Amino acid sequence: MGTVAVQGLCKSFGKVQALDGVTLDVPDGAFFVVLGPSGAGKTTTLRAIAGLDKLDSGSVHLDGKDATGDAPAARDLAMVFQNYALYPRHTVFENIASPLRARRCSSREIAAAVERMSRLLHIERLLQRRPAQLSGGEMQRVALARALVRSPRAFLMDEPLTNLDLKLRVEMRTELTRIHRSLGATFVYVTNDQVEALSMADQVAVLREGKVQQVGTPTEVYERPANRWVAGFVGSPPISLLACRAEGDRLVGAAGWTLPRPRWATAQDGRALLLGLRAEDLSVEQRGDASLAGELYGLEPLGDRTVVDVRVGTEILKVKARPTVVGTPGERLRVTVDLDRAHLFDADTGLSLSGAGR
Ligand SMILES: Nc1ncnc2c1ncn2[C@@H]1O[C@H](COP(=O)(O)OP(=O)(O)OP(=O)(O)O)[C@@H](O)[C@H]1O
Repeated sequence: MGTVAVQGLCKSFGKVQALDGVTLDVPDGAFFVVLGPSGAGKTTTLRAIAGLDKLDSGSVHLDGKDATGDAPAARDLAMVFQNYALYPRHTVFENIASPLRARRCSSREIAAAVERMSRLLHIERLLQRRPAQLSGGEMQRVALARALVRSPRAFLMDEPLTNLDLKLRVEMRTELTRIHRSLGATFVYVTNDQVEALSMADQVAVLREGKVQQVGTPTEVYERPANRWVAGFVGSPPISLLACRAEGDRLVGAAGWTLPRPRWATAQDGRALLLGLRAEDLSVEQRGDASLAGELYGLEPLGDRTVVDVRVGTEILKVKARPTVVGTPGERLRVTVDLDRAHLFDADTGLSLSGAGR
């Protein structure tokens, strides 16, 4: 068993309210990612689960038992940090073995466990080296092996891939997913990288200013963001948000455009709205009836695709286009909109108005 449940966590540091009523339910064996920008309270949440900081209020339950007052060592959790904190004088073997030595395991048990972990992380060749003789990615694997070598109730990981270059990060994302599957253990993983979150998680909790904005599968969080902030934080390039109102069977933009009102858009006439359009649901090719007139503002070639910035009134739409697209800034063009995939938010509350019928 490895369930982690936190309820109403509050923690302030002086005037800063780092956690403001955080409630999360992590099922046994989940790869649970806490996603949020810098300062959102992610590390503070992990430290609260680990018992490293005293809370102002709230509770932590591990495997259904109240562990709020338990000392960190009594919680049986393993924490992996951004900095690897390996013992520089020890070999890789000894580094990985250290948590087991502390538990007084036999030499035979230690050798078997280190062998298993080093095979899992593909570091068998490195066991006799010292940390100074390793690359950053290898050090990260050794640090992970050292955390994973024992079988705690759950693993708490604080942005463990941050220090790696992009290629290694991508590799390690796949590795971590594979390791999680083969161990079947509970991972609570903190990151500010939405690609990491979407690619690895079973469940994502999106955190902002100490408050949980939404919890769901990566698809739910991407396809049905609970509010405009989640819609803007998850997705690259970011979703475009256009100010508008519903009027009868039309959506009328503050910039003067009109679009047919989608069937699912049940907002009251006249209410201030934001129409959310993701780059992949827009096209600079003529495809359907729903389109917006604008002018080309800029092109961002990304290799496999080009992001076209189109100015509509004073607002910029980001459109995903083929890498071969060309154009000159100022050129007039039309952007085709897939309204069945659009999002609608209340401009005042920010909450999603895209009902289940979308
Ligand atoms: N020991 C501390 N003393 C004072 N303020 C703190 C302390 N720890 C955290 N904070 C503040 O609490 C807020 C949440 O911090 P936290 O480290 O949990 O954010 P985070 O989401 O993990 O950010 P990052 O991605 O940058 O690590 C921030 O405003 C931070 O400055």
